[in-house]
Amino acid sequence: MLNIATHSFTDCQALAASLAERVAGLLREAIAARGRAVLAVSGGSTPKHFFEHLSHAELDWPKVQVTLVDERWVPESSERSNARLVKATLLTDRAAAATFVPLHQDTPTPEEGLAALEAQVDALALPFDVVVLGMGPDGHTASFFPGGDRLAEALDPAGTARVIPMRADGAGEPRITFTLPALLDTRALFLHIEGDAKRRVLADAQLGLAEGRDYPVRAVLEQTRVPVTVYWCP
Ligand SMILES: O=C(O)[C@H](O)[C@@H](O)[C@H](O)[C@H](O)COP(=O)(O)O
Repeated sequence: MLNIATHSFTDCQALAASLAERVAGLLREAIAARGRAVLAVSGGSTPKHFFEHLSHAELDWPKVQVTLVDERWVPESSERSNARLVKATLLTDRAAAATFVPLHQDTPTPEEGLAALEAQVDALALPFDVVVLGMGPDGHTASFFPGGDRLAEALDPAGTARVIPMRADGAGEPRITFTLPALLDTRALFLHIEGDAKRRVLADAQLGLAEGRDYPVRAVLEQTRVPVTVYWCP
């Protein structure tokens, strides 16, 4: 039995506001219980409005660490940088007081930056309190791309690496990604998707109807470690 709950909205702004309220509530609970909170978010285009709503949330932001589930290996000056998006849309207003732990180094390749990145990740007070995933139309989530050169390693439930580089035809540039076991080490897991095409991909992935292709998001849907809450709007 898959442990998946879905919240569907007719209005994407309403989704963004509701998801931000839910995430802020969980971060507040974490701070009350443990004195700190750790949030991992996705990049891409979908989370922008969610980030804007969350940036206004009233909570003890200096006690919150924010990181990314994955990053594109581009400088922060690039429009493709997830760090750039997070800094511009989430870490503003009240949330500007949070600590950001980026997943990037100024090295030509992620492999060359990996040791330093692992040290950055060591600074996170893991487990995560909240992880918010997105999904691409090819069924990738985080940087778990179909055909990714290190996909099996990234999805290995027994794997011990927390972050690994990933390259794939559909990825654009090399990536760095938290692995699946690292992301599942969270108290709450959300999957935020928008549009009918993504809803169909998700439904196919749930049913295993990938027509010969594999949708890596399936690994998130089929795991039993942490319930998945899907937020969807058209
Ligand atoms: O860096 C990234 O690309 C993301 O973290 C990735 O996993 C994203 O969530 C999906 O690609 C969906 O992206 P869109 O929201 O742009 O469709």
